[in-house]
Amino acid sequence: MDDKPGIVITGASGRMGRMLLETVAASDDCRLVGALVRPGHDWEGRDVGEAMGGAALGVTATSDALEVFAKAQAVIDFTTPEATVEFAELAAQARAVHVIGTTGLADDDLKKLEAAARHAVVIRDGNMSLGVNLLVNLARKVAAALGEEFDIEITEAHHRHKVDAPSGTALMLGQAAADGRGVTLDEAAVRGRDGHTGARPDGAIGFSSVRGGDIVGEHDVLFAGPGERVILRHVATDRRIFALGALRAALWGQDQAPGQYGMADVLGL
Ligand SMILES: NC(=O)C1=CN([C@@H]2O[C@H](COP(=O)(O)OP(=O)(O)OC[C@H]3O[C@@H](n4cnc5c(N)ncnc54)[C@H](OP(=O)(O)O)[C@@H]3O)[C@@H](O)[C@H]2O)C=CC1
Ligand SMILES: O=C(O)C1=N[C@H](C(=O)O)C[C@H](O)C1
Repeated sequence: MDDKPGIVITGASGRMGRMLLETVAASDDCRLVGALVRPGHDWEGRDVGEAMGGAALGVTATSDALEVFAKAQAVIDFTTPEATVEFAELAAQARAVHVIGTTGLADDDLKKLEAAARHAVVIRDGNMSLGVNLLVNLARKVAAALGEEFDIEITEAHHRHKVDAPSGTALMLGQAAADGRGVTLDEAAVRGRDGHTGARPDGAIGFSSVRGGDIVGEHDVLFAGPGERVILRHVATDRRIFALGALRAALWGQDQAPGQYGMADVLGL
């Protein structure tokens, strides 16, 4: 029996699912032990490597979450809020580390994850890349250092298929800026503007979203003050950065006690 952690990828045929299959299969630190798709998906019953048009990876796609999670030490999940909530309960039953990249979760969804984290390790973040997590720290520091005369605006751009806005990353950056300023994001956030909006409220943290083409993910935090502007920027050019971060989280999670964690914990930031 190989003692390297066995990893299951949910949403295996998705943009992140495919990247995760490749990343986990290529890693010497873990084993790819399962791939989950929806019932009736045309990958079901097929080797996932062949389904992606490449060499066989020795793992057959299944729609039986309960059965496949039982083989896993970690489940890496980039799907939808509905699916993630369902998988959280099943991963906790299997005592598998649940790494969640899914964004757009509502407060009710987060409560369900909290319940799962009483029994298992849950690691969730809106962005698994090292660069964005560093930028989050910078945003907090810059917001704390610059006074209220610097208006904060967060702009994000993503591919045309993205369904949630603002992005999970934009919300992480907004939260960090709010923390740096010592304010509550819910109270400061201004999401989207249209029509006669009136002047910008003092202390607002604005969000705007661009959707188009195949943009992987771009985020700017603008601090616009009198006579100068500071802009913090992250540009993702390859989804592999998210997959590598998620794999790092899955391995790190093996030694942790049940509870909720984020990428700052994983990366020691
Ligand atoms: N935290 C991070 O670093 C990152 C987060 N993300 C987030 O990850 C999520 C996925 O993104 P992306 O890969 O682009 O999206 P995709 O739509 O390409 O992939 C999602 C996959 O999940 C599958 N899925 C949904 N519900 C189920 C279910 N009940 N059972 C099995 N499979 C299911 C979908 O299958 P089907 O097509 O059959 O519906 C699809 O294959 C988004 O929330 C995105 O914001 C993305 C990149 C980085
Ligand atoms: O949907 C995506 O693609 C991405 N989603 C995450 C987000 O919502 O911030 C992370 C990354 O930007 C790509």
